[in-house]
Amino acid sequence: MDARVTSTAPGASTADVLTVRGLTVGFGDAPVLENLDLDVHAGEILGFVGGSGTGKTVLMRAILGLLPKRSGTIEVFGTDVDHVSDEERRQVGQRWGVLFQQGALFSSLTVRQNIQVPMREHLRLPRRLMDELALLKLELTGLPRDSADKYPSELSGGMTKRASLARALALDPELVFLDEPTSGLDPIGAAEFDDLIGKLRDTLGLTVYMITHDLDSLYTVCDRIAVLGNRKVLVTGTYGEMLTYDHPWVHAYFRGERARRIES
Ligand SMILES: Nc1ncnc2c1ncn2[C@@H]1O[C@H](COP(=O)(O)OP(=O)(O)OP(=O)(O)O)[C@@H](O)[C@H]1O
Repeated sequence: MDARVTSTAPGASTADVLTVRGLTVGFGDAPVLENLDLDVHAGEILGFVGGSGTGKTVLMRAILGLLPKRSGTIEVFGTDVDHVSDEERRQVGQRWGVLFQQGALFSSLTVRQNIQVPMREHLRLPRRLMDELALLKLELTGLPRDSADKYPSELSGGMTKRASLARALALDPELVFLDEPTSGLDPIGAAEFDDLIGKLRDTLGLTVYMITHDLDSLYTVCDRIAVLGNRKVLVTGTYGEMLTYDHPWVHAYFRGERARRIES
């Protein structure tokens, strides 16, 4: 396969935009995540992997404040989100964008209206300006202008992902969360989406937190990988570092037959 070399984020600093310490989240007796620590560095693309059901989405939702935690701290942009006013938390939320699994576009709204949902929620802008901004976001994500008036049901899988990404970028976020952005795309569509993520990171200076099962994405576009297992972040490091980490799941995932095909 095309071995695009994993780049280090241009101008990336070592500052962390997200710091999680001692996080425990659960629904019943046994927690899904327990005493979990994680750092996400400014300007990096962090790929998050782990077996099915290990809690990758639960972690993302807890960070976003959509799920309660039992203990631990979450700092975003240096702000402990538990110890701020509602207004300050709203301001933090304005600095991130989210692409949920399956896109989660509102089916009764056009693509333009979907992109404008966060704008309406957080900003007071004249309609014409919002329309112009929506077109700008469409262009950024490589969608044609005429897709603005389409409904989600009229979009292909790849277009749905791009429209969802355009909505995630609506407020010019510094940090974007992507939950399995390439799932359901064919390999060419997935590679194009990876390229897009890399370009947006480079041009907009984004920090990207990406949950994925896609080895190609991890290999080609992620600066660092975090592996979730045993209710914690087991290991973080580059793709190369994953190859030497001694854990059965990590070994099977990164040294398995599929991984060997990617590296060859
Ligand atoms: N709202 C909820 N109530 C109860 N249990 C939940 C809830 N959300 C998630 N879980 C459970 O938490 C565990 C982790 O789920 P999660 O969706 O985070 O896994 P995942 O790692 O993202 O999996 P996949 O890779 O398959 O998407 C699962 O056992 C799931 O059933």
